[in-house]
Amino acid sequence: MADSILRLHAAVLAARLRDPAVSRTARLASEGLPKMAKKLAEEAFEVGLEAVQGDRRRTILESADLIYNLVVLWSEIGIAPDDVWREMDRREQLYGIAEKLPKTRGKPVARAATGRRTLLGV
Ligand SMILES: N=c1c2ncn([C@@H]3O[C@H](COP(=O)(O)OP(=O)(O)OP(=O)(O)O)[C@@H](O)[C@H]3O)c2ncn1[C@@H]1O[C@H](COP(=O)(O)O)[C@@H](O)[C@H]1O
Repeated sequence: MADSILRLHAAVLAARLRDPAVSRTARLASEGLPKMAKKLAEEAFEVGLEAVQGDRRRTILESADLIYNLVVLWSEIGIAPDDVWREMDRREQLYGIAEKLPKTRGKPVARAATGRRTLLGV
C-alpha cells in the first residue's frame, strides 16, 4: 500500500500542472486548500457511512477516494508520504516501548536514562 501511495503522490504532483478542464487534481489545485479540505472531510464521512451501513465494497471504494483526497491535500502543503511514514515509525517505536512497560494511571510510562520512571508526554 505504501508503494501505491507513493505512486499516487507522484501522479498527483504531475497532474496539478495539467488542464483543470481534464484533470480533477488540477481542478482541485486551482480551487485551493479549503476545497481540498472540504472534499477530504466529505470522503472521511462517506467511509464511515458506508461502513455503518455494512457495505464493505463501497467502504473500500470510499477509502480509496479518501486516500486520494488526502494525498491531494498533502501536495498542496508540501507533505510527502515519507513525512507521514516517519511519524508513524516514531509512534510505533514509542508506543512499542510503552507496550513493554507497566502502565500507570492509564498512561504508558518510560524509564528515563536516570532510571526514574516518567510519563510519556506525547
Ligand atoms: N486516485 C485518483 C482518484 N480517486 C478518486 N478520484 C476522483 O474522486 C472522485 C470521488 O470523489 P467524489 O465521490 O466526491 O466525486 P464526485 O461524486 O464526482 O463529487 P464532486 O467532488 O465532483 O462533486 C472520483 O469520481 C474520481 O473522479 C480520483 N481522481 C484521480 N486519481 C488519480 O489521480 C491521478 C491524477 O488524475 P487526474 O486528477 O484525473 O489528472 C491519477 O493517477 C488518478 O488515478
